[in-house]
Amino acid sequence: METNYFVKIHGLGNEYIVLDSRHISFTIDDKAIKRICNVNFGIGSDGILLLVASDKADIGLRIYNPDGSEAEKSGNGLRIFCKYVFDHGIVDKTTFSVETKGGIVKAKIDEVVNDRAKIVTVDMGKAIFDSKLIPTNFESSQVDNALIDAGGKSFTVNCVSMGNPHCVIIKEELVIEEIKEFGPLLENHQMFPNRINVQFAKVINRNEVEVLIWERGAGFTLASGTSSCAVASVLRKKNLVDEHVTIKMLGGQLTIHVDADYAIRMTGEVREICRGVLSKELIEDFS
Ligand SMILES: N[C@@H](CCC[C@H](N)C(=O)O)C(=O)O
Repeated sequence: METNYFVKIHGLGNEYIVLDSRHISFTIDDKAIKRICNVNFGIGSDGILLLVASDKADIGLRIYNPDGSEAEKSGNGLRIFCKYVFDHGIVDKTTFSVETKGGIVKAKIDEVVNDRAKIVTVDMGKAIFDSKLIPTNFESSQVDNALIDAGGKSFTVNCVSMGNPHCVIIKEELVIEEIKEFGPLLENHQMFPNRINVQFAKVINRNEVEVLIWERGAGFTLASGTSSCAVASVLRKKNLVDEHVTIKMLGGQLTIHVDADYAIRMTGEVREICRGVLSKELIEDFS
């Protein structure tokens, strides 16, 4: 593999650049991440996925947001990463495990077209509702229909961790301008010590939910896998949906299965955009 080789892949318009730590000539730090993810001065991306070694799973993954912060988990990121390691022959099986900072997940390549993974399922682990573990600063043991104020407006929030923190707000109508205005205020709200990912969710029926997303460290995105799992688990807990839920986002849809014990399985498509080598000039600018 050529030094500084990258692949850009998207899951429902949620795009990531995948790099292999064994084949890069620079350190993945704040400056490098911000520059590579910048759409004008870099490649442009919703984040970076870095392949690392693991002694606990078949392969390891570090996930970085475009603001330079590190995320514990990413649902689209995981499916994208699984496509990358499968398509490049880094794993030679269709079922394997991936270690993330948010836990070890099991992945399955469900559909392969022309030797490339197209549909991937990931066992995302159990949704965590313990307010301290998410983490939040709420005194109650769970954050269920809690009221918070942001920017002079009151929001009814439900919090859950999928390895990374989420705040689900159930809405009658979804307004893109509203999540763009209040998403950053909720993300950085004092009740969320590690910041938070924000979802506005509109229940269509017991098997379909429409969702808008504001991601921690990335902002407004077209789709998010862990957000989809968070919405499905919160709505299942409220008995507003069945165990199989289709989460419809601006970039496409994911199928989420919520077990009785809130173990979550997520299935969806992943597509490669381009591959290439990071230019020496780009690397000089951040090293
Ligand atoms: N796009 C992701 C979530 C990425 C991480 C998130 N921004 C965080 O900081 O927790 C997904 O598909 O889950």
